[in-house]
Amino acid sequence: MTPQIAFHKVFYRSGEKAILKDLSLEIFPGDYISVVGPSGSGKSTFLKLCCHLISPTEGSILINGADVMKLDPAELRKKIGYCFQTPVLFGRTVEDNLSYPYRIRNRKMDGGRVNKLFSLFQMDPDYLKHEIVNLSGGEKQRIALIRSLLFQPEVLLLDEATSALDPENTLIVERVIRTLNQDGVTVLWITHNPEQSRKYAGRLLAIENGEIKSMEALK
Ligand SMILES: Nc1ncnc2c1ncn2[C@@H]1O[C@H](COP(=O)(O)OP(=O)(O)OP(=O)(O)O)[C@@H](O)[C@H]1O
Repeated sequence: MTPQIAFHKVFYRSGEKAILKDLSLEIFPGDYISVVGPSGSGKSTFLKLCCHLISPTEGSILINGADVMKLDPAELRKKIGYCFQTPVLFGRTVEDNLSYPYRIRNRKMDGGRVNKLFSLFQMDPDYLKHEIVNLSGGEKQRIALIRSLLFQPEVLLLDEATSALDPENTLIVERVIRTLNQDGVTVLWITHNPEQSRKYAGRLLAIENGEIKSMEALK
């Protein structure tokens, strides 16, 4: 099987500093990988490379066998959803944020899809009218998650996606992500929570000092 994402001897440097060193690994469709490691070890940088928000300074990254450097960024964005550690929401309302991805594709917001996602996360569709300035950190995280799922990505990259959520909403999000994974979505999830990292994941990737420390099979 062709890996969905393959890293071959990837380095990422900023000036003199090597932030990621000699990463080689393969991720297959339907994988669920928890990414763990100390603060500053390079986990977010790894996810940013996976969706080509940044380019490797050495080595190659292949997506479904094609060099990421040659892929159309717009096509890649459709395939790979990414939720940042600190949700980036813009405009005035939640609707501004959820209609924008449609607007840039010259499409009308798909109300059915949006409502389905609200219901998955057990949120009231009335949230569409809420103002961003009034949202809690946890609400912002869930809106950012919903936005990353609008176009049914093949791969979902989550950077501490439940860090601002209470235990109840953390469980809801964990279950939604597990269901998506069972439906075939590949999940890479950075978490500092040891219990969460082992709950549903099939593999545990530990990054330390910019290097792969281990890749442990959990199932
Ligand atoms: N573009 C950049 N230029 C310079 N340094 C950078 C750049 N990007 C990341 N770094 C540094 O590289 C290191 C790894 O950062 P990264 O955000 O990937 O770590 P992390 O493991 O996700 O950390 P955390 O768990 O705290 O979120 C940090 O020391 C960070 O300051």
